[in-house]
Order: sequence, then structure tokens, then C-alpha cells
Amino acid sequence: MPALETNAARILPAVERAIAELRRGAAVIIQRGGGHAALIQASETASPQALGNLRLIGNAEPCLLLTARRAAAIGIKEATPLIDTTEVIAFALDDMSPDAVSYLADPVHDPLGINLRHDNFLTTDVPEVLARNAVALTKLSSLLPAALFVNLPDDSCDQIAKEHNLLIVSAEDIASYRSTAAYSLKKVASARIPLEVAEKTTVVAFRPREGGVEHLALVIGDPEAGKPVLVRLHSECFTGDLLGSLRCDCGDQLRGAIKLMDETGGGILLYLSQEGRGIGLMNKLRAYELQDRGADTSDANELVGFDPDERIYTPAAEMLRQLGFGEVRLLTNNPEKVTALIESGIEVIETVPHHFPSNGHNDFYLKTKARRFGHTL
Ligand SMILES: Nc1nc2c(ncn2[C@@H]2O[C@H](COP(=O)(O)OP(=O)(O)OP(=O)(O)O)[C@@H](O)[C@H]2O)c(=O)[nH]1
Ligand SMILES: [Zn+2]
Repeated sequence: MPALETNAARILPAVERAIAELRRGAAVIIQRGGGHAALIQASETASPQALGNLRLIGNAEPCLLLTARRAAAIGIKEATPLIDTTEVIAFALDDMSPDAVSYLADPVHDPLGINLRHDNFLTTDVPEVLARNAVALTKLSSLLPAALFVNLPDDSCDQIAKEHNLLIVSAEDIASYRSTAAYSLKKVASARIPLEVAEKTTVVAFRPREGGVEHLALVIGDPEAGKPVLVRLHSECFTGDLLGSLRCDCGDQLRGAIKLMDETGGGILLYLSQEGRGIGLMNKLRAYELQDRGADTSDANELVGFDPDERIYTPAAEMLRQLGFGEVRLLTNNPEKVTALIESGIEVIETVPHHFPSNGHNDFYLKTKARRFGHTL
């Protein structure tokens, strides 16, 4: 078996299992090659029992890992020069409680409920690779990007795991999960689905060989493989695509792209499973709550603890390659999509604008995309 496939066969199931553990509220052990291990738990599932468990197993007070974005958003980063890493900070309290965790990590709560002191901030004792990948795992789990963390003696990890029925996951595997999943995508099904706006449509479904996040390609009309093709990279938007939400322009862009492809000889629309610019539906709804309190779409993501845009386009490039299209005319206003596709080896021979008029509710959102994300107007 080639090295890439051997790695995928190890990495994808291992990380998928760790995601399932975090999502069901269990702790997992995260280990780094060459030493260092820790017990982690998603902040969102912190309960008195979970905290008690971390204390018992780690024999220390757990600290809370927050993204630097979240820390800055609640004023912690400004409060001290002692930031542990550039991406993630470790925050210690004498007595971590579920309330404290949610004040600090959950944007719906008011962080000022906690008495922040200078010595609340750790600068040592939290290995950066473990911290970064612990938070990365919460993001892959579509939970709030924050984790409880307690160091473990590396030489007794296997014994602790066995004794407490805990899963061990490698930090390096978490770090390479998304790119490994992208390169392991395989076609699993292809069906003709006549659409109202494009009767000749085939939906091709892709899934990583070892399981994981699935993406779809809509092949509209008869695009000729090997020739430049009109392509739209559409990120999933449950609210806009399915419910017809007027907060965004996704529904218009989805149906508009399919219609245009049908009218102009064909194209490929990739429907990418990265809801809410990659933060997941639950977190997007949290971000909407913050937008209702005045934040714009970019700041709201940061208040929740994410980057303004967490998407990647390596799965898109891989699907295009497998469908036989290396040269595209890209239907987008987003310069980041153009750069990302080119970096993934796809030639973008033209950028075709994809604007729709404001619907009376999304005016500020459209202006924010231009102002904060550099979208063309
Ligand atoms: N986090 C977050 N995501 C949003 C919000 N509004 C829409 N989205 C998501 O943004 C994504 C829409 O992006 P696209 O239309 O593919 O891309 P784009 O960045 O607008 O670029 P274009 O190609 O020019 O349309 C979907 O995943 C939506 O769920 C929001 O307010 N917050
Ligand atoms: Zn949308």
C-alpha cells in the first residue's frame, strides 16, 4: 500500500474516534511523538463530574485552553503580555468550575463574571503542540474551540488509558487530519438528479476512503473533461440553501450558479461540507446571536473563538482532479478561493463574478464581505 494510503488508514479512523469521544462528552488523551501527553475535554461538555475526573486522573487542577481570537475578544490578551502561544492560550483558575469555563469559552456568556487576575495566566507547563491540537480537535468536532487540559506523565499514558477506558490520539494525526481526508476522497456514488433549474444534472458523492466528511459534486450539462470548465465552490449553508434565509446570499448564489451553468453549456458545482465558513451550524447560530447584538460576520466568528474564515479548498481541488478538470473558470467574488485553488494545483484561467442584489436583509452582510474579506463588488 502506498505511504499516503497507509497513513490515511491510521490517521482518519484514529481522529474520527477522538472526535466522537469529545462530542459525547468524554475526555481523550492527546500525545505528542517524542514525549508529552495530556488529558483533554471539550469545554462545551464541562460538568462537575468531568472536571472531577480530570483532576483525579491528572492529579492537578485543569487549565482552560482558549484560542488567541477568543482571548482577545474577551480582553484577556490585552490584559497580560504573558501569552503562552500565538494561537492558543492556557488559562488557569485556582478552582475551575463549569460556570467559569462557560463564562470564558462561551460567547453567549459575559466574561466579566470572572475575576481575572494576572496570575490566572499560565506561560509554562502547557506544551504548544498539544495545546494547539487539543483546540484543533474541538474545531474538527464542530464544538466551541476551547478545551480543558491537564498534563499526564507520558510514560504511564497507556496504563492510564487502560485503567480509565480512555482513547489516545496523536497530536500529529490531528494536525494532518484535514489534508489527509482531502487526499483520500473517493467517488462512492453517482446519480442523475434532474433539477428544476437544470434538468441534466448528475450528483457525484465523495467520501474519504476511511470515512469522514463527505462532499458532493453537481455535474451540470455536458462539461468536457480536460477543457476549461465553469466551476462554483459552494460551502454548505443550511439556513440559506435549504430554508431560504435572507441573512446571506447563499441561496441566490447556489441556484443562480446552477442556472447559469445550465444556460451556458455546463459546469461543476462543488457542494462542500463546511457550513458556516467551516465552523459548523451550531457555531454559526451562535455567531448569528452575536451579530444580532451588533457584531459583524467577521467579528462574530472571532468572538466565538474562530478565525473569520476556517475553510480549506484542498477537497475541492481533489474532486476536480478526479472528475478530470484541471483548468477552471471560477464563479466567485472571493479572492481567497482563487488563491487556494491555485495553491492546490488547479489552474484558474478566469474569475467570473457572482453577484446578486441585496434582498433588504443582507445588505450589511454583503458590504461586510467586501470590506472585511476583500470580496469584489
Ligand atoms: N460563520 C458564518 N458563516 C456564514 C455567515 N453567513 C453565511 N455563512 C457561511 O458562509 C458560507 C458561504 O460562503 P460562499 O458563498 O461559498 O462563499 P463566499 O465566501 O461568500 O464567496 P463567493 O464565492 O464570492 O460567494 C457558507 O458556509 C455559509 O454557511 C455568517 O454570518 N457567519
Ligand atoms: Zn448562507
